[in-house]
Amino acid sequence: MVEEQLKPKAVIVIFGATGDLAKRKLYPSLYRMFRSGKIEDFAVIGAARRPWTNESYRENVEQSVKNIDMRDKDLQAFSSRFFYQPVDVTNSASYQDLNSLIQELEEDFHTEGNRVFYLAMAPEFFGIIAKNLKLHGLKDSAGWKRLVIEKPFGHDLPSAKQLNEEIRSAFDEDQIYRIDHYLGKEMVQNIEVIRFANGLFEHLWNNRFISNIQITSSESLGVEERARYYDHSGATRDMAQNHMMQMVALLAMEPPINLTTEEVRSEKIKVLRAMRSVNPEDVDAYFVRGQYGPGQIAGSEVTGYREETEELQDSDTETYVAGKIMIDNYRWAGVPFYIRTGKRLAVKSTKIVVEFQNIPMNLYYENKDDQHPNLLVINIQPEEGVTLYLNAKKDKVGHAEPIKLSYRNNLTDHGINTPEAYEKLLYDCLLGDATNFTHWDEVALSWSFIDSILAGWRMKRPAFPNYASGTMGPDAANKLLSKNGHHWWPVEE
Ligand SMILES: NC(=O)C1=CN([C@@H]2O[C@H](COP(=O)(O)OP(=O)(O)OC[C@H]3O[C@@H](n4cnc5c(N)ncnc54)[C@H](OP(=O)(O)O)[C@@H]3O)[C@@H](O)[C@H]2O)C=CC1
Ligand SMILES: O=C1O[C@H](COP(=O)(O)O)[C@@H](O)[C@H](O)[C@H]1O
Repeated sequence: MVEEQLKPKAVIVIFGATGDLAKRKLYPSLYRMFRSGKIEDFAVIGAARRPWTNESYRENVEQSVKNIDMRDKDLQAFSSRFFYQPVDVTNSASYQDLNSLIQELEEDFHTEGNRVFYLAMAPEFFGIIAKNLKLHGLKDSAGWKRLVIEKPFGHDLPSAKQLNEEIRSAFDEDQIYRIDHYLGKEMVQNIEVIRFANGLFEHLWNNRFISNIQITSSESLGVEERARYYDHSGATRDMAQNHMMQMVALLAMEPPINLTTEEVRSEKIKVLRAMRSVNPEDVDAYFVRGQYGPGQIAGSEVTGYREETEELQDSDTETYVAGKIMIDNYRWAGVPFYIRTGKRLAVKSTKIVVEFQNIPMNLYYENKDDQHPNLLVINIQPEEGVTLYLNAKKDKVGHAEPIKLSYRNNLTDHGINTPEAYEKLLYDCLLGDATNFTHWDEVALSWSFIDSILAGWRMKRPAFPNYASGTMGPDAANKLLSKNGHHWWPVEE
C-alpha cells in the first residue's frame, strides 16, 4: 500500500509524445507507477505535431508498455488517462489550446493545478517552450509547476549558459528538473549509502588508503539510429560531461549534514569545484580519445564508426574517452579518478572499482607483484551489487589468494522489481524531490572542466580510428594508467 501523501496528483504534459524517448522510457515508467499504486489522480497530455487522435495515441501508449506484465483491465484504465493535443511548439496558438485542455483535465482528474511539463524533445526547443509556457499563462494556476529537461543541456559552457538563461527567465531553479538518468540507477543511488552507512569504508575513504578509483561505462552497441545527434556530441559530451562527472562527485563528496536536496547538491558542487582544470596544452597527459574501427562483437562482424553512414565517413568525433581526474582537496589530493566510456567496446558494463593501497609488506605472496590489492567493486549494470575482494588463506599456510564477497542486488534474486531509472526520477519529480536531478551549478562546473579538454583536442587532428570494435578501447588508455603504476581492472566478470 502506498501512503496517501506519496501519491502525487498532476497533469503531465509530454512534449515530444510521439518520439523515441516517450515510447521507450516515459510510458513504461508511468505504467509501472500506476500499476504499483504510486499515481492515481493524474492525466497525461501528449503533445507533438503528428495529427494523432486520443485513440491512436492511446494505442501507441498501450503498445509501448506491452512487454510489461499486465492485466487488460489495468491497461485500459491507464491509457484512458492519456489525451493527445496536436502542438507545434514554435507556434504560439498551440499553447492556448493546450492550456484549455489542461484546465479541463484538472477538473476531471482532481489534480489540484499541479503540472509537470516534460520536454522530451530536441534541446533547441527547450528555451522556446519554457518561454511560451510562461507567456501563455500555463504556469499561472494554483498548485505546483515543474519543468523536466532532457539532455543534452548545451554543447559547451557558453551554450549551456544561454539555454539556462532562457529557461530561468520562465522558471525558477527549484522548478527545473534536469534529468541525468544515471542518477536514477539503483546502484548509483547506492554509492552514497554504501559510503555513509558503513563505518567500514568511510574511515578508509581518502588518499591515505585509496590508491585510485576507476569508473567504466562501456557499451557494446554503436551509434545505432542516433548518428546525427552523436556526431555533434561525441563520447565526452554525451557521457563524460554528465553521467561520469556525477559518479565522480558522488564518490568523492564529503558526507552531507543531511539528505536534503540542497545539502547533497552542495557537497557535489564542492567536488566539481575542486577538480583540477586541465590546461588544453596538457590534455594528452590527462585524457585519451578514440574512435572505433571495424571489428567483432559477440562473434559478428561490425563496421567502423566512419562506415556507419555516409555522413560519418570523414568524422573525427570520438566514440571513446578515458581520463584521469585529480581532485585537489584535503581528502583526495594525489588519488587519480580514472573514467572511461565508449561505444562498440567488448561488453556492456558500468562498474566502479575502488582500489585500496597495498599493505607495505605482505607475508603471504612470494612475489610482491602477485599481491592483490583490496578492491571494492560497485556493479551498476547489468548486474547490480557490490563485491569486496579480500585476501584469504590458500591451500597451505603462508600462501594467500584473492577471494570475493559478493552482494547481488538483482531483481531475479529477490523476486522484486527494481524500478527503472526513469521511473524513479519521474516519481521523484512528482513528489518534488530534486536530489537526483542536476543543479545548474553542477552543469556549469562540468562543462567548464570538459571544455578545456575539448579545446586541447581541437589543436590536433586525431589519428582515427584507433581501436577495433569489440576491444576495450585504444592502447593509449592503458598507458594513461600504467605511467602511474596502475591498470584498468576488468569489467567483464
Ligand atoms: N531516445 C533516447 O534514448 C534518449 C533521448 N534523450 C533526449 O530526449 C529528447 C527526445 O529524444 P527522442 O525521443 O529520441 O527524439 P525523437 O526525434 O524520437 O522525438 C522528437 C519528438 O519531438 C517532436 N517534435 C519535433 N518538432 C516538434 C515541434 N516543432 N513541435 C512539437 N513537437 C515536435 C516529434 O514529434 P512530431 O514529429 O510528431 O512533431 C517527436 O515526438 C532529446 O533531447 C534527446 O537528446 C536523452 C537520452 C536518451
Ligand atoms: O545518456 C546516454 O546514455 C546511454 C547509456 O545509458 P545506459 O543507461 O544504457 O548505460 C548512451 O547509450 C547514450 O549514448 C547516452 O546519450
